[in-house]
Amino acid sequence: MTHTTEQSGQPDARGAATAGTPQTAPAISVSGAYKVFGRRPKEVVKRLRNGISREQLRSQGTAAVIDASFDVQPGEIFVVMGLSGSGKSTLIRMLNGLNDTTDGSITVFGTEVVGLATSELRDLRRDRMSMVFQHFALLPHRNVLDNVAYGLELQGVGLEERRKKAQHWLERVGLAGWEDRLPGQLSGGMQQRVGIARAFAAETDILLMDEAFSALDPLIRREMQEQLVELQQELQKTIVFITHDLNEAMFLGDRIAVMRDGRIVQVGTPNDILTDPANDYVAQFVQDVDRARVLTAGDVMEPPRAVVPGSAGPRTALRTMRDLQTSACFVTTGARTLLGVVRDKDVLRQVREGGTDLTDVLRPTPSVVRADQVISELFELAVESPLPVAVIDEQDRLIGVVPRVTLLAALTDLPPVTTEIPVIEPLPTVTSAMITETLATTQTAASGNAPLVPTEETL
Ligand SMILES: Nc1ncnc2c1ncn2[C@@H]1O[C@H](COP(=O)(O)OP(=O)(O)OP(=O)(O)O)[C@@H](O)[C@H]1O
Repeated sequence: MTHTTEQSGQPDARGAATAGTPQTAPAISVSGAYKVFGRRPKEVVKRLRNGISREQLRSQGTAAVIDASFDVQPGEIFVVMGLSGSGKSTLIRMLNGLNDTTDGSITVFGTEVVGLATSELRDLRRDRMSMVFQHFALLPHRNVLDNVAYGLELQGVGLEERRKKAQHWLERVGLAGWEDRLPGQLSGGMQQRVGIARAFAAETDILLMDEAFSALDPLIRREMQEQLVELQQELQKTIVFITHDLNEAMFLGDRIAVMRDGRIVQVGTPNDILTDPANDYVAQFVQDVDRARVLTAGDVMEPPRAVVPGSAGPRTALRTMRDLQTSACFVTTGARTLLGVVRDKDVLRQVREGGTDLTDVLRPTPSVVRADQVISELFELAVESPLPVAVIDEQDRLIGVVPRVTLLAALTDLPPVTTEIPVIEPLPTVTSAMITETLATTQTAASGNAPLVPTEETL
């Protein structure tokens, strides 16, 4: 478990974006970091360490960030979430030295940031970490193209090359044709696209995004979130994203750090935060979250039960469907690669006609998804077909199924996995007595008696 609690003392906020993946050197490592605004900040840190509360020390200074420890892995979107005043902006600004750190350590690709000279911090911001701000922070008298090229200009890239790169990024964010406009002539959403293009154009490994979408109206905001995820899939930047919006955090974050009153109270995947909140504060936060956009097929899937290998033959398939009281069965190769589905009626007919190759009655699987697809994408599929949605891995192997009832349970606070509840879906279209009789009579037929030829009525 990756989460931390206030009660458990030191946070265990290390770890890769995906559990089980090998650990690489973190892009950013924060250890015991404090930021106190006030006249005697070091003194306040000492007192905080001695157990005196932030509130008690208020007259001596504002403890904006208290004992923060976490790693951000390369290629990860690490979201810092919390209410206004919880310390998010202060923390992100400590990462690139816009705020100095009162105590503790912050390394970026192994280089200690705390204590760096102003000129070194400037180099760090220029070459390693770009920042996207809530209110865009564009240069008002430069046109859009030159705003995007600005970071490259600071890096000393020649005019020709930087304009070419800037043009490329403007196109990527959907602003081709707007090169010569001034920022003031653009809508908020478009200005933020310029900000994002500028950050990507600078080609830094790390992007810091401070409430980057918070000033945008909801539809544009959603669009920007989706575009960021799309770009990130391709570019694999390391992104630290600040937001006070839980749905945004859950949608974007590989992992999320929840801040409260200067402290990080939990670090975990969206699923951890949603299903295993570290305390009441986090639990209250997640109450209203749109679970369908957070939970994935992999989070809620169940072990597939109605499955037979294609080589097993129709009699086995029929028996399996009868025993599980279902009308359909997934068919896989011996290596569990999903081949399709068979239906009870078809297989019954096949057995009666003496057929032996199950793949002759194979139909395409109606709904197939990957484990990382969010469940909001499964509803339409679940409506279109009575079969559970099949979940496959990278090698097209069947790794789970999501029946409708599981999908519905996942939207509530019920535990998302419903294996305890018998899931009878889809319902059989022929009776088990009919199957049993067919198996028995065709068995006899197979052992030498006259074959029983079915009529339409008996099916
Ligand atoms: N320059 C400063 N001088 C004094 N106190 C500050 C300064 N900057 C931030 N603070 C205080 O530090 C605390 C954390 O502020 P911070 O802006 O980091 O929070 P936040 O979570 O980003 O909130 P918001 O979303 O409102 O920006 C607040 O109590 C704030 O008043």
